[in-house]
Amino acid sequence: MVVLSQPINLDNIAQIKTCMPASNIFTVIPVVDLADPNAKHLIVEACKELGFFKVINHGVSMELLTKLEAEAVKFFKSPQQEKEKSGPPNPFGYGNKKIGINGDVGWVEYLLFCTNPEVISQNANAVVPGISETLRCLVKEYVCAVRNMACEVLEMIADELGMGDREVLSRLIRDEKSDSCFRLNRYPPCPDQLQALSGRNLIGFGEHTDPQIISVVRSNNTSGLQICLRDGTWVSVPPDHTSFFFNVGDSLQVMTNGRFRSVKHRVLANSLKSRVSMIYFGGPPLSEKITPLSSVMEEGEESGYKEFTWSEYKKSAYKTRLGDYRLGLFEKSAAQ
Ligand SMILES: C=C1C[C@]23C[C@@]1(O)CC[C@H]2[C@@]12CC[C@H](O)[C@@](C)(C(=O)O1)[C@H]2[C@@H]3C(=O)O
Ligand SMILES: O=C(O)CCC(=O)C(=O)O
Ligand SMILES: [Fe+2]
Repeated sequence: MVVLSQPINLDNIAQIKTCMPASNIFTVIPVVDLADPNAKHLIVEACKELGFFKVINHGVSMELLTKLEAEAVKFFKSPQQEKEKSGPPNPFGYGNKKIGINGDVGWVEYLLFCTNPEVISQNANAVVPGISETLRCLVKEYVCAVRNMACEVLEMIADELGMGDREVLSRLIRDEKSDSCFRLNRYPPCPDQLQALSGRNLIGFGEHTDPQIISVVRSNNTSGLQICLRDGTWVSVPPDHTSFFFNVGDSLQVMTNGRFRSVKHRVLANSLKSRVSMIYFGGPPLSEKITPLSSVMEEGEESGYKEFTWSEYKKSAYKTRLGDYRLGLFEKSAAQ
């Protein structure tokens, strides 16, 4: 349970309430069957139009998903003082309501893990303390399975875009030095009184884009996740605990010179049920240059972005608030 350490402060609630009423229409989210021969075409179309799609027939064992979810719930149900022993997130570890270090808050508690074996072996800060060995092993197994699936999807993208080398994207997240991470989120049910006090939906996780290449989300059967369409409308993603949802991150938007869309998304608190989600963020090695791939560029086409490495982008991103437009600093202005 998330413990409110202080009496509820209405100013704080004002900060985390939604600014725009959410659309109740369940817009159709593209569904990709990984076994379908047309899958790569559908994936690329979805990355261009929405930056978001659902994957079925993925081959990841349902038993693994169920076990990891149960072990995560067990951790989140433990006493608050116990959970705090795994925090604060620095940036890895247990966090409660505070997201990042720049003042963002949400109706959420979470565990953030580094998934880079090299960093884990060299930096004690990258290992989350105070979690069970079972949870640690399940996270490792899950990340390995989901990374393989994400690589398959990135290889389909490379094929469809005619990149020649079909591993040009997947290699980045398979790399020993890949700066990827994994997050377990628990959004507690939001008490009716709190919902009523705020007058609108409380935010579980504020609107943002993910900075990495690709993110893979899996949740229990509780609604809350929303994506933002090109016209600014927010649409709810119908939950499906058997499937994975992929979203394009900022780095992939840059590597395709803006052909793919890094999708803005957020999570609204659910008044009745708690939502448990697990997200793998596939990122490149720190030294990797994030720049449009020559194979996607038309003759004479110029990059819309300044040159930067993932390390430079990450450093800059972590100085921003969730909702900030992080790529703005790296875009070439029209005059340049
Ligand atoms: C407010 C922040 C949290 C975040 C780092 C940041 O300064 C801006 C990006 C945020 C984000 C969003 C996607 C992932 O959940 C995350 C782990 C990431 O890489 O960028 C979070 C960061 C975080 O929670 O520390
Ligand atoms: O919990 C979710 O479904 C999504 C959370 C999210 O977008 C994130 O952690 O970056
Ligand atoms: Fe996200």
